[in-house]
Amino acid sequence: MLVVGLTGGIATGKSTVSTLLKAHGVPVVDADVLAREVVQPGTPALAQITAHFGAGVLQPDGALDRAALGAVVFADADQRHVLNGIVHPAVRRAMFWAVLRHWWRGARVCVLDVPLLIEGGLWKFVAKVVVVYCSPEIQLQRLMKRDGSTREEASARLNSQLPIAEKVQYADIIIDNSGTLQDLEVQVKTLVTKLNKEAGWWWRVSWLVPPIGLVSAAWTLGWRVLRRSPKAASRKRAGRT
Ligand SMILES: CC(C)(COP(=O)(O)OP(=O)(O)OC[C@H]1O[C@@H](n2cnc3c(N)ncnc32)[C@H](O)[C@@H]1O)[C@@H](O)C(=O)NCCC(=O)NCCS
Ligand SMILES: Nc1ncnc2c1ncn2[C@@H]1O[C@H](COP(=O)(O)OP(=O)(O)OP(=O)(O)O)[C@@H](O)[C@H]1O
Repeated sequence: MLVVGLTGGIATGKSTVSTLLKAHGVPVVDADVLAREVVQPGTPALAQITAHFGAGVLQPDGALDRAALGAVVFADADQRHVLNGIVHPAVRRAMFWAVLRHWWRGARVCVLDVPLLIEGGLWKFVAKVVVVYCSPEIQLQRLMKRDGSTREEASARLNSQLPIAEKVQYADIIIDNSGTLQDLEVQVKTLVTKLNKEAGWWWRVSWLVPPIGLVSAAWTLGWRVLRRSPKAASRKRAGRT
């Protein structure tokens, strides 16, 4: 299975690309979705968040008040570092099992949609890095429009990640999302064809790995059983005496 890392800056269009990829039948593991799941009420991560940031980041029903916590961590790098230390290990564990499930179902390609793919070092562990790009100004405009945030709030979020100009330096493939959604659809269709083609040979070979592993394990076990069987032992003793 070809594991591909998808990243970009905030509001460059990662989620839009992920939606298009899924529409083409490509499984996507979305780190943002997992980051929401691991802080649901009753989770260890939410307990740690509450212990550190206080009950002020909780809604009356006990769920995380994302806007309240976001206001704290996007204004303070140290506090964001603490939050990342709580949430990211849980997200990585969940991501591992999600990828394993897709591999077990025989997926040829699996895309990891991870906003902090570069910052968190995960880019070293994927076969391909795809960066969704648009200019910082377009990024800012789209974020303000989508979230209804002020320019200051949107800038604070943008500044919490590597500049998009730096992220593209890690890219094997760049999706330029400066144009229309129709332009984006064409680029994603081309990307899907490219990834499926590249995964083709590897997907066939990778399926040999489990049978080879099983055969070698069975051979080893069988040999051990044969060697210790009474018949084999008596033959061995006869040969020795
Ligand atoms: C602070 C939180 C509660 C704000 O939630 P909110 O719903 O307002 O934003 P959301 O989670 O949708 O994130 C929107 C975008 O902000 C960016 N972002 C989120 N967290 C971070 C972070 N710690 N550092 C840099 N960028 C971040 C990502 O690009 C993300 O796609 C939330 O972002 C969070 O829990 N962040 C910590 C976990 C994390 O790092 N998530 C990123 C993916 S692993
Ligand atoms: N080509 C485009 N033209 C116009 N609007 C777009 C385009 N691509 C994405 N958008 C819009 O820009 C906003 C940000 O896109 P999206 O949510 O996919 O970005 P993202 O990188 O996933 O953001 P985040 O990092 O916050 O998860 C959304 O409202 C989306 O509908």
